[in-house]
Amino acid sequence: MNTAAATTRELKIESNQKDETSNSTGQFSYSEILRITNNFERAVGKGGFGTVYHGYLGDTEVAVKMLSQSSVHGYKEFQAEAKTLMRTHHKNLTSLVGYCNEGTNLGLIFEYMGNGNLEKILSERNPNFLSWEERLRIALDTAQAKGDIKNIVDPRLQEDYGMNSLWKVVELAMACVSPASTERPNMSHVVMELNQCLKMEMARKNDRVETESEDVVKVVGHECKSWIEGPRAR
Ligand SMILES: Nc1ncnc2c1ncn2[C@@H]1O[C@H](COP(=O)(O)OP(=O)(O)OP(=O)(O)O)[C@@H](O)[C@H]1O
Repeated sequence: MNTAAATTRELKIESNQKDETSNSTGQFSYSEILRITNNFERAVGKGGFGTVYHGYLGDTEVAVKMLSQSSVHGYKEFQAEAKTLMRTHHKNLTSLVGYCNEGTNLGLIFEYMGNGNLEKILSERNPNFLSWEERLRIALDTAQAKGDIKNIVDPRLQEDYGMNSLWKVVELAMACVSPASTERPNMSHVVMELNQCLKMEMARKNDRVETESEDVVKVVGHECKSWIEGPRAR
């Protein structure tokens, strides 16, 4: 991809956060990027787009991702990432603070994540840093923020079930494994939720008899009762 040629196109994104050092659209000049990063003094990482630098926007710590000429991704992907981030706001996703689009200098400015690289946090060197429940919850939250559960669901399930009922089951399952027993739903709530899921599926497929499915829920409910209500009873 010819990055220089591509830079003649406009990067039309709007910033979700204004700062006194930027204009109203969150666009920063290259000289402002130099000031923010203190002339790219401290690199904090390297990704497919290029190097990421630490910086300060006023008193706020930021990470500045610069598109390098030798980037394995190109301008289009860089623009796509910017556009996605402008639309996506979630506590588990870094916020885009602004951007630079000046000549061949393309950069994105993010809020700074002080805890470092997620890959390292999830690696075997830090086996106890995040529990599996925390990891699953982050994966779910992130998928939810992007409105896309498909990336984290076994593809074999996706053919048989609707995304709405899948979400419901996943959220219910997460509630059922809450560490505190008081946060777990009681059995009647579980049965009610599962019933709704089945009704959603029946409405979707329109090929099952409602009473049969309610019977299934009763059997499942009976078998799960002691398992789920056990901790509450103790
Ligand atoms: N907002 C941030 N705050 C702190 N460090 C960051 C931030 N964004 C990136 N980094 C650091 O820079 C590294 C590279 O990040 P980057 O997002 O460019 O690459 P990636 O997501 O690993 O890969 P790709 O660019 O292919 O998507 C990260 O591993 C992390 O160490």
